[in-house]
Amino acid sequence: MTATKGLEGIVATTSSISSIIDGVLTYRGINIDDLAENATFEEVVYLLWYGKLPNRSELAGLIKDLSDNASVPAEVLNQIKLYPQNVNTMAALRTAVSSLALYDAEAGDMTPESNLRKAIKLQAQLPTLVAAFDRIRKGLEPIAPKAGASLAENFLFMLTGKDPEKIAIQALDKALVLHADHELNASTFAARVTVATLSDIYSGVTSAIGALKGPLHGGANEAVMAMLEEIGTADNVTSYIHDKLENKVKIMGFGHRVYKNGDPRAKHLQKMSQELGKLTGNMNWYDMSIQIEEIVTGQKGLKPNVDFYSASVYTSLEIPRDLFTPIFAISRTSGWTAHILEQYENNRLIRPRAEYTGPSHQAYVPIDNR
Ligand SMILES: CC(=O)SCCNC(=O)CCNC(=O)[C@H](O)C(C)(C)COP(=O)(O)OP(=O)(O)OC[C@H]1O[C@@H](n2cnc3c(N)ncnc32)[C@H](O)[C@@H]1OP(=O)(O)O
Ligand SMILES: O=C([O-])CC(=O)C(=O)O
Repeated sequence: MTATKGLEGIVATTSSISSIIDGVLTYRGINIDDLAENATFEEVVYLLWYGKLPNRSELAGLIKDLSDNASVPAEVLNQIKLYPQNVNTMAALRTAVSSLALYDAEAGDMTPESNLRKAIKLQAQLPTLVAAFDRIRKGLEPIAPKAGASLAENFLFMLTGKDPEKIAIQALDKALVLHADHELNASTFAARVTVATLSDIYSGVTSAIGALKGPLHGGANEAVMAMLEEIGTADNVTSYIHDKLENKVKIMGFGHRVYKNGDPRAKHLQKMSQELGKLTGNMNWYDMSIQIEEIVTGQKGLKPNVDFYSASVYTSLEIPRDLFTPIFAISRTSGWTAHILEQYENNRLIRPRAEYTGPSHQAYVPIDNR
């Protein structure tokens, strides 16, 4: 038995949800470029869960379902009020999502109908949790979700209490479309491993949030912004990046396990970053990002991934840096839950093997002789 480090190239399951073939990403066979240009996030959620694009009444039904389920139990909001000051936002989200299960009477119901209902609740309630957490830590009261609004509009509304600009809603909506699913990425794999024991959907999404948090995965978007802020201005970029590369420090937002010729989502986020920079009159983050890309791609051949330009996009939308990864989680809940439902449909325990590298034939030494 020989292990493959990081399971690189190992095909661990079949799935009909999203594919990456020759560097092209599709959701249910539809090219991500077409979805990014044309679809709303709710259309994508429908596509991922039901395997087809919704017609008008199906879409209206889903928007209503999400809207009707967007409120979170008061007990969970009260718990968030007791979290320590300055906790990590992804740790808070992981805990809050786990708590949701305690107040859902059907949490342990494993019927397909119940699991779909819980997928809707999770998708609807994550934005409410993230916005409530942000307000509570600022000493403000959470804002109740707005009936009938899209998920992107509702999230921005619940963060600020103001009706968001159309351009901000459209930008966030597109970012959500781009982050919704991505084949067997680490957090989706974690979700599938968890539910393949026939554990519940809340456990699967909680596992996934834990996996997304790390800086080698979803946490990279926050790390990109931390880097941009540390560099400060465009004239510091060259020396900063050269220094990091010389010292073999990874540049966040670059490289990918599967894409070696570039992440097809990055160009959409780059364009949005440029447009929003122009609109807000602050091109600094975009200009720095372009310079970083030139150096990292030029020297290492590494291309930006989905996390790189999303950092400047969210900053232009005045979203706090430590909400970037929670926003990724809001979007990816659609993919996680689609994968969890798919796993339940044709389940088998996921239990690979390890290549043992420890000592062999060791004698047991009684405690008095050690
Ligand atoms: C949504 C997402 O999850 S997208 C990914 C988000 N993560 C990041 O942006 C973090 C930065 N990137 C990385 O750490 C990696 O590129 C990963 C984790 C995304 C992919 O990792 P892997 O496929 O395991 O590649 P691995 O980490 O083994 O890197 C291979 C080589 O490229 C180098 N490399 C990879 N990414 C980077 C980077 N961002 N900056 C500098 N060097 C890098 C490694 O140092 C390594 O070099 P070596 O062979 O000289 O030791
Ligand atoms: O697929 C991966 O390994 C990481 C990624 O880009 C994602 O989850 O969107």
